[in-house]
Amino acid sequence: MKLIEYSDEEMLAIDLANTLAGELKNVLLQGGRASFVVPGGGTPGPVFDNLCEARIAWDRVDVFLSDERWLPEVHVRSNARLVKERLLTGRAGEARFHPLYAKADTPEEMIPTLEAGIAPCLPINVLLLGMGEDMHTASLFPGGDNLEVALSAEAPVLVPMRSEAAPEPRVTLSARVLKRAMAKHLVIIGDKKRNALERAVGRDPMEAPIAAFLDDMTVHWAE
Ligand SMILES: O=C1O[C@H](COP(=O)(O)O)[C@@H](O)[C@H](O)[C@H]1O
Repeated sequence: MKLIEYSDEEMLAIDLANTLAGELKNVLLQGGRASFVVPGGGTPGPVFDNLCEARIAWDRVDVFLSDERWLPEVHVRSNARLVKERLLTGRAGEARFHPLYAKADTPEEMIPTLEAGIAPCLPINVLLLGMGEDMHTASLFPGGDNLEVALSAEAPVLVPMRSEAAPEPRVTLSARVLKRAMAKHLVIIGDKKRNALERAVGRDPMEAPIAAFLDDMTVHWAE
C-alpha cells in the first residue's frame, strides 16, 4: 500500500483527478476503450468536480460504479445520481455510463442484465474506491449477508448484498473483479477513516473488507 497525504481536501481532489485523468489517457493511447470504476457515497464529489473537465477522449470511456444502492436514480441516496450530477457533466458527459440499478423490487431479478452491461468492460482499467468508517468498501460490508460469496475466488461479477449498516439492499462488484483492476486508488477523508484503514491492515477481509485490496493500492488521504 502506498499512502499519499494531502494538505487539505481541495488539494487531494485536484491532484487525484489529475492522476486518474493521466491513467485514463494512457489506457486510451493504446487505441481502444478504457473502463473507469468509481465509488458513490459522500466522499468522491470534489474529485468528480475536478475530473469532469479533463481533456481526455471521454467518448471512449466506460464508467460504472463499484456498487449501487437499490434505489431509483431520482433518489437522493442513489450513487448513479451522484455520478451523473458530479462526474458525467462537462467533457465527461461524453462517457458511456453503465448503471448497476434497473427497475425491479430486488437486485437478484436484474443482476444478469446488469452483468451483461459491464462484462465487455472488464477487466477494470482504473479503479477508485471509497471506504466507510466500518472498513467496508464498495458494498462489501462486515457482516453483510453475501460477504463470503463476494470475497471468494469464484465470485460472480456482481453480488447482491444486505447489511444492517445499509438502509437499502445493494449490488456490489465482487472482490475478484475489483482486485483485477490495473490501477487501484482509495480516497478517504478525516482521522476516523485513517484510523479505520490502519486497523484494517493485515486483518481478515471478513472483518475488514478493505483489507482484501490494500496490497497494490494507492491511498489518498486528507484530514
Ligand atoms: O455506501 C457507500 O459507502 C462507501 C463509503 O461512502 P462515504 O459516504 O463514507 O464516502 C462508498 O465508497 C460506496 O460506494 C457507497 O455505496
